[in-house]
Amino acid sequence: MIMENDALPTSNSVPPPPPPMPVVGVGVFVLKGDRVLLGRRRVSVGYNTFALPGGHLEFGESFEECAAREVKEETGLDVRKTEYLTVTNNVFSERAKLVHLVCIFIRAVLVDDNQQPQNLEPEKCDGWDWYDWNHLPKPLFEPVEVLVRSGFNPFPVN
Ligand SMILES: Nc1nc2c([nH]c(=O)n2[C@H]2C[C@H](O)[C@@H](COP(=O)(O)OP(=O)(O)OP(=O)(O)O)O2)c(=O)[nH]1
Ligand SMILES: [Mg+2]
Repeated sequence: MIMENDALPTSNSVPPPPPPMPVVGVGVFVLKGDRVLLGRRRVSVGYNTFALPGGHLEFGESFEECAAREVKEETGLDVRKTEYLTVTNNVFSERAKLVHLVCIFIRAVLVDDNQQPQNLEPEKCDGWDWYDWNHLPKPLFEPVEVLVRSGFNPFPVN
């Protein structure tokens, strides 16, 4: 039923917004001993949850290039041995909106073990810290939480 105030489509009306698309992100397990680097997000999706450094895959970029770039942009850290680990497909709702994230997980180690993470994008993150794998902070960002709950371990097998 058309209500009195409903806009009727006309030939010059604004086109409807495009349908939502999956987002391709890269999350990086920066490993140091038994610890991983995490920071509390200050942006949606995942506001206030602990996530890995990472970001959107840019056009033409390899997963490993994206991983090293995002870690550098967000923490100032230089990483090496970037290795693909796994991919997850997460569909969940956040604040009544459906979110679809395809996340490529990469691991890496520091070029210089003494280098400290800096919070280079404070509008996006509260700050970076190392967390023992067996004592991860809560709440974790949904894609990381699902991965950890599945029993996944990002550390190389000795
Ligand atoms: N940072 C981060 N993003 C993740 C993880 N898992 C996961 O699905 N993502 C998804 C969520 C985001 O929609 C997407 C991009 O990450 P982001 O929200 O940190 O993006 P960003 O602002 O740093 O990226 P950019 O636009 O600067 O490239 O990747 C994770 O563990 N860490
Ligand atoms: Mg990010």
